[in-house]
Order: sequence, then structure tokens, then C-alpha cells
Amino acid sequence: MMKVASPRAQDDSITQKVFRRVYSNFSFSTVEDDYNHSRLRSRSGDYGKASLRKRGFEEKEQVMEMEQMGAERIKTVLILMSDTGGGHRASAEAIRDAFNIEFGDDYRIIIKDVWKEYTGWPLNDMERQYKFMVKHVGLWSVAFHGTSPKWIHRSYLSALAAYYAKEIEAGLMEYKPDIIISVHPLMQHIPLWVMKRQGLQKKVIFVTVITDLNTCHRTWFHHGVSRCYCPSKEVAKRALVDGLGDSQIRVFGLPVRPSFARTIICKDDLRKELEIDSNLPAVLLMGGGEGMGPVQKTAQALGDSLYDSKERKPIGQLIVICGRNKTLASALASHEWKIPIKIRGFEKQMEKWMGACDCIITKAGPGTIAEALICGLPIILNDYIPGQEKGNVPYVVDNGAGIFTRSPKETAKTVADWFSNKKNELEKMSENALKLAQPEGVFDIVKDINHLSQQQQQRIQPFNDHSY
Ligand SMILES: CCCCCCCC/C=C\CCCCCCCC(=O)OC[C@H](CO[C@@H]1O[C@H](CO)[C@H](O)[C@H](O)[C@H]1O)OC(=O)CCCCCCC/C=C\CCCCCCCC
Ligand SMILES: O=c1ccn([C@@H]2O[C@H](COP(=O)(O)OP(=O)(O)O)[C@@H](O)[C@H]2O)c(=O)[nH]1
Repeated sequence: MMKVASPRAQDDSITQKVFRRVYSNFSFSTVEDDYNHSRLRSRSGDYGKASLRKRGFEEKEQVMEMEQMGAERIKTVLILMSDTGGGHRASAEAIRDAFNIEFGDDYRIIIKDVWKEYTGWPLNDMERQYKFMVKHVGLWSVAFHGTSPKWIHRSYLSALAAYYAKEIEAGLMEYKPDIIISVHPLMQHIPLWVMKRQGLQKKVIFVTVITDLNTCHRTWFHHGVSRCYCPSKEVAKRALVDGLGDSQIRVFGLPVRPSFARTIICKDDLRKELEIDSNLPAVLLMGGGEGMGPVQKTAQALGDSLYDSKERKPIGQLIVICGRNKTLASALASHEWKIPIKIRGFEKQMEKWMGACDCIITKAGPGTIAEALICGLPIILNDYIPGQEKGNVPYVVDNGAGIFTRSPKETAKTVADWFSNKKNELEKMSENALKLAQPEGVFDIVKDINHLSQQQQQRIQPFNDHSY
């Protein structure tokens, strides 16, 4: 059951609304540059302006007619992401959904991996190379920390930008964005460079939404952005140290899909729907979008610890979400289990699975952590990727929302205790998780972007009034 967000205040009359939009469009489209395109011209052309001036907005019918002719100005938002892990896509989708809920058709949202679609090797192959590197953690650690100095990552990215300049430019310009949102650490430098080359820095709003909770890479912090949305105070401090200004930084939380924030969770109903035993406590075990970390060993240990061999009955049940890791799913399916278990692949409605469970075991992926906090799930972190995920461990543990252990046996014992003689501990951690959660963060982000966009329109408008 979804709680629908209350629609935006509709205090403007339709005439005012159309006036505001037609005028701001016109201003935008009179600026002479390659960026103007036929869609904008036809939406905001001379007919709109002349007719509005002549008739002074007296006849509502004519205004309505103009709206039908396309005077209504839809803004295009291009979200740049890459499927290196599952978190960037989840955050991009969260932002898209929040725009739709808050602003309806006012914004057209496009989510793209411009690298994959428009460039060649190695940029178009990041997913595969990233998977390889994080499997060999030493290699990833060297790459992550070795590219931290600005001069190193800038040189790399400049070389790539120069090599693929035309392709990337074509890729970005195809969508004619009014606003670009990057949710990826490697998607600041090159797009901003393209925008500078095109003279678009003042016309296209560029913002970064950081999807790491603490020890993020320095490529996230680019001085040329209008806003850098930080999910936590820790990240905001790093942004300040890296030279971003107060006016650029906002701390609203990591963007989580509105289905988490705006769904009323009824555990019993969810369990019925998902065909999960309604009487036994349930632990959710996962490892990000790729099913990474010690999932198989942990599942086996839980199979033992959640079975009371004296009473010959289970004291809990296990849900394993393997994501895109098919090998893991089939290995688990071939095992014999003494406790109720569900083994699933990539799930689209994670809010339901989290809502149906009592605690979660996961690697320290920021997306999964932020979602689990919203669902009030105590978290056992059993792994982290060196670099960007390392800081997520103290973020959870120091705030009393979970524990960290790499040992599958210790993990399994902790869950068994939580489900039997340490229920109070589980409850306390659940309360702490809810305190740390920021379910409205994604809405605060899109509202702020909308505000930026309105401010920009107002800046352009006076110039236009003079020029006409
Ligand atoms: C003395 C210097 C030696 C340096 C060695 C140089 C090797 C260069 C090779 C690779 C570059 C590595 C880039 C490191 C910076 C990455 C910044 C970062 O935080 O990346 C994280 C993302 C993944 O996102 C995270 O996923 C997590 C879960 O898995 C979690 O969700 C988290 O929230 C996310 O933030 O990583 C990437 O996207 C990296 C992909 C790069 C791997 C492919 C390498 C080769 C392919 C293309 C070249 C890319 C451009 C190189 C420019 C590097 C400049 C920093
Ligand atoms: O079957 C799955 C497994 C994971 N996820 C989502 O993928 C994201 C994983 O992001 P995280 O930052 O935790 O880790 P990553 O996959 O980036 O390593 C989270 O939003 C999960 O809810 C999902 O939607 N379905």
C-alpha cells in the first residue's frame, strides 16, 4: 500500500503558471548557442510571447490553447550512472521516482550510462573491470588509493576526455539536458569539461549526488558543480576539506527509492504475500546487486545455528537474496536445509523483503545499509570493499545500528542469540537504525534541484525582458 505524496501546492492560477513557463522558456531559447534545439523553439517560440503580450493574458481560453500547442515547458534531467555495483542505479531510480512524485510531468528524467553507450574501451567496459578488481581486493585498494591525489585522477580523466571528446559530447547533447545529475564518482570531470567546451556551464545545472556514506573517493568532489549532495556529515566534512564551498554542499541523506520511504509496512501482510512463515523470526542475507561477500558460508552456518537440535525444530528462518549471482543461487539450492529458507535472484521490490524480515546480514554496501536503516533492521556487516565501503562499518557500528564480523560462525551465533535470549538487543538496535534513517532525503534533494532550476530561470528572465 503506497502513501501518495501530497501534490505540490497549486497556488498559481493557470494563467500565471503558463505566463511563468512561457516567459522562462522564451528567455532560454533566445540565447544563441548550439544547445537550443527544435523542441525548445517550438515550445517557446514567438507565437507564445507575442500573443501573451498583446492580449495581456485576458482570455483564459487562448492560454489553454497555447498550453495545448506546447507552451508548457518540460525540463529534461539527465542522470549519469554506471552499473559498477547495484547502488548507483538504485540511487538514480530513487531520484527519478521522487521527481515523478513531487513534480509529475514537469520533468522528463533520463537515466544513462553515457560511457557504455557512446565511448569505447576502457570506459565502456567499466562494469566488467570493476567486478574483476573488487574480486582481487588488493588490486582495487591500490587503484582506489593510488588515484586519490587530484593530479593523478585529473590526468587520467583529462586524457580520456580528450580521446573521447566527440563521442561524449554527442552522447550528452543528444538528450539536451537542462539539468545533469551525476550519481557516480567518475562522472563529474568529463561532463563538466564538455559543458565548458560548449559554453553551457551557466545554462545547464550540474549537481553531484554522492552515494557513499563515509570514505568516498575524491573524484566525487568537483569544484564546478552547483550542488554536491552529501549523504552524511562525514562526507560533507570531506567535501569541505577538498575545497568545496558551503553554498555547494547540502546534507540530506543517501537517495533511497520512495517505495521504502512511502510504503506502510505491515509485516504480516508482506509475509503472506511473499509466502514466508508468519511465526518464525526471519533473517535476510544478501551481498549487494552482485551477491558478493561470504554469503554461501554464512547461509550454511545459519542453517545450523537457527536449528534447535534438542527440540528438533527451527528457531528462525532464512531469506537469501543472491542478486545477479546465479552461481551462488544454484549452489544454495542444491544444499539440504533443516530450517525454512527462500533463495531468490535479483529482486525488484527490496522494500518488501526487508519489510518482512527482522534483521539483515550484508556486505557494507551504502544502498543496502540506507534501505535497511529505513526498515529498522539491525545490520550485521560481514564484508566491505576497501576504500569506499570501509567507512560504512563505523557508520553503522558506532551508531549502534549493527555489528561487524567477517566470521560466518560468529554471524550465525549472533542471529541465533537475537532470535532467542537477546531479543532486547535486537530491539535496541532496531530503534537506533530508525534514528539513523533518512527516508525523506531523496525528496529533499529533488526539491532543492527544483529550487535551483527556478532560481536559474529568474536569473535569465530579466535579461530577456530587456532584450525584447
Ligand atoms: C600510482 C597510481 C596507481 C594507480 C593505478 C591506476 C589504475 C587505474 C585503473 C582504474 C581506476 C580506478 C578508479 C578508482 C576511482 C574510483 C572511485 C570510486 O569510488 O569508485 C567506486 C566505483 C564503484 O562504486 C561503488 O560501488 C560500491 C559497490 O560495489 C558501492 O556501491 C559504492 O557506493 C560505489 O561508490 O568504482 C568505479 O566505478 C570504478 C570503475 C573503474 C574500474 C575500471 C578501470 C578501468 C576502466 C576505465 C578507466 C576508468 C577511468 C580511470 C580514471 C581513474 C581516475 C580515478
Ligand atoms: O536483488 C537485489 C539485490 C540488490 N538490490 C539493490 O542493489 C543496491 C545495492 O547497492 P549497495 O550500495 O548496497 O551495493 P553494490 O551493489 O553497489 O555493491 C541496493 O539498493 C539493493 O536494494 C536490488 O534491488 N535487488
